[in-house]
Amino acid sequence: MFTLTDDERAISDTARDFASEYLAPNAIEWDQAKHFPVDVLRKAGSLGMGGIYISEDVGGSGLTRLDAVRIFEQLAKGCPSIAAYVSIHNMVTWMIDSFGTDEQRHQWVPALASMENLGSYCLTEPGAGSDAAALSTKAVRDGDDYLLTGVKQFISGAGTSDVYVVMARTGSAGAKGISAFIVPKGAEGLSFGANEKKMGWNAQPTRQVILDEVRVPAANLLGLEGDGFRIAMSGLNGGRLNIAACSVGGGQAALQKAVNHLAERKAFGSPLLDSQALQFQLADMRTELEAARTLLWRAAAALDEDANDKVELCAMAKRFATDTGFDVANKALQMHGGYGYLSEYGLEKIVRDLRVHQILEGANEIMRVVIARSVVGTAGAA
Ligand SMILES: CC(C)(COP(=O)(O)OP(=O)(O)OC[C@H]1O[C@@H](n2cnc3c(N)ncnc32)[C@H](O)[C@@H]1OP(=O)(O)O)[C@@H](O)C(=O)NCCC(=O)NCCSC(=O)C1=CCCCC1
Repeated sequence: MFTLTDDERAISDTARDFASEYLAPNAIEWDQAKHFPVDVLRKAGSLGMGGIYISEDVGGSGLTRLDAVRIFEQLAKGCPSIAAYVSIHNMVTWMIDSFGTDEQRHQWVPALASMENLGSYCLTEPGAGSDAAALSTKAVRDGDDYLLTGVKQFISGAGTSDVYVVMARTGSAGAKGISAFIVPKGAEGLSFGANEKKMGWNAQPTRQVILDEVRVPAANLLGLEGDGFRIAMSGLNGGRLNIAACSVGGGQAALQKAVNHLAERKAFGSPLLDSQALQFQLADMRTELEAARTLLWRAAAALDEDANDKVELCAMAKRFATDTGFDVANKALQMHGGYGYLSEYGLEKIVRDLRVHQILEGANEIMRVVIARSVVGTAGAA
């Protein structure tokens, strides 16, 4: 797991080169202009990054979760906001590839894998965030169709994306009454809220998705009625890992910026990098990032192997890596003094982008709920 093969190294290097050529030089400008660079996403798609762990028969790259987290770490070094959107897109594509019928897979996945079409994940609602199973968007059967009505909140890519996987209630209260639907952008009754003004993640739009009796054919039901919560949560296991990888990548980029700055900046007669107090902080930052990466790879391997403890490992990796990435980036900003507060140095953008990773795809408090359930479940064991 820790020694990469030549092929694994080449995959990671492709992502690194893409990030340094297409993302890093533009990241600050996209953040300030709130620009969603669809052309650059298509370029990522042409390199196989729209369907990283997607089956090859429908245009995916057929790689592993371990490959994926290495890719997302590299992408985030260039721009955490774009890397995170690519992660969400992969999550949506994987849900259709994994739970769709052969017909659905061939209809929807190839254009998503190439990123000719973009995808959005629609679970959260204004009144249902952490308690996702409390969602109230309804899907009512009407002949050969379903009519979907409700509001989805904080939806990345909304308004621009072509394909929306929407979780809606077809049955009783709770997780078992939820189903998943594929909703295309042009569907009648589908509209979008204003682009939210956010602290970070400004290189991707976040809007409400508003469904007013949106008619979709029953053929767009993903899995069976009642499978939707399990499908949504299964998608999130991988999403949580990818977001964790984006935090490690962002933290690593911030650490490198700090080292470079401290080497150049002189105070009290010598470069700041000579200060042992600062060196010790750098050592801790490096150690914590390495620990986060190691846990992340461990969790990715568990997901690849479909191991029994994959859910809690994904939660642990997400909790630890997103807290670590933010903490490292914040310390790197502090090491830049006043310059860290200026946009042109790129530090404050990394800090703003990484902050939300502690909140979304399951707030870190929810990750603790998931981990605690497995710890408590072992009571009485030797
Ligand atoms: C864990 C939780 C807090 C509580 O679940 P309950 O107790 O209601 O449900 P419970 O009894 O735990 O479970 C029901 C079924 O579901 C399966 N399953 C659960 N987790 C998972 C899992 N991780 N993997 C597979 N199956 C899972 C469970 O086994 C059960 O199935 P079964 O009945 O046994 O057949 C859950 O609600 C959660 O997690 N919230 C965070 C939501 C949350 O993470 N949003 C994020 C929204 S997306 C987002 O934030 C984005 C932001 C930016 C853009 C992208 C998206």
